[in-house]
Amino acid sequence: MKAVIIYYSYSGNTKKIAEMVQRETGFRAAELRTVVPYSENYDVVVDQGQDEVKRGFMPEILPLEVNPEEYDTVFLGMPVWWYTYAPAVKTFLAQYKLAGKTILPFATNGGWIGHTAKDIKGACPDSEIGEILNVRFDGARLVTPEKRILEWIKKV
Ligand SMILES: Cc1cc2nc3c(=O)[nH]c(=O)nc-3n(C[C@H](O)[C@H](O)[C@H](O)COP(=O)(O)O)c2cc1C
Repeated sequence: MKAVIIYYSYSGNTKKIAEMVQRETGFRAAELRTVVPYSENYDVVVDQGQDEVKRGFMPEILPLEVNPEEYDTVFLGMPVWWYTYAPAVKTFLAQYKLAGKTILPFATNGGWIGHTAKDIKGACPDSEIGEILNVRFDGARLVTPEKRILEWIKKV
């Protein structure tokens, strides 16, 4: 499989998991970044995120260091924002053609993954979507056992 790891991370949790996937698989990883950075104030971002998710807003993202369209499989890492994937991931899915590819999603969250998996399927009707890995954090502390994550990586 020719795979790449693409992820967005506001506060570093998803980045940790993306690095774990990278370590275990050896695949290249690239971070999605917004052109306009979000505030460093978490509470401001929680409110802004709610508004953006509600409006279906897609923030502009910086060009990626890799072209995911050249790979057949994309590990896609995202934080859950208001029960779905963060807006930067919405932009990514709209901007890149992932039809015919396999997407292996992993979503970090504080315990409420909501409709993230369903939303990915809805946004990528022509992609094969693997079983989503639900990774729970309490703040910056990983709650989901590391073993569970390693098992998912090996299985997909
Ligand atoms: C704007 C915003 C909305 C969030 N909404 C949810 C949510 O709906 N459900 C949940 O379990 N956690 C929610 N969280 C917590 C994050 O999903 C969680 O901390 C995640 O691991 C952050 O990943 P990151 O460090 O890669 O940005 C939210 C966080 C932010 C900033």
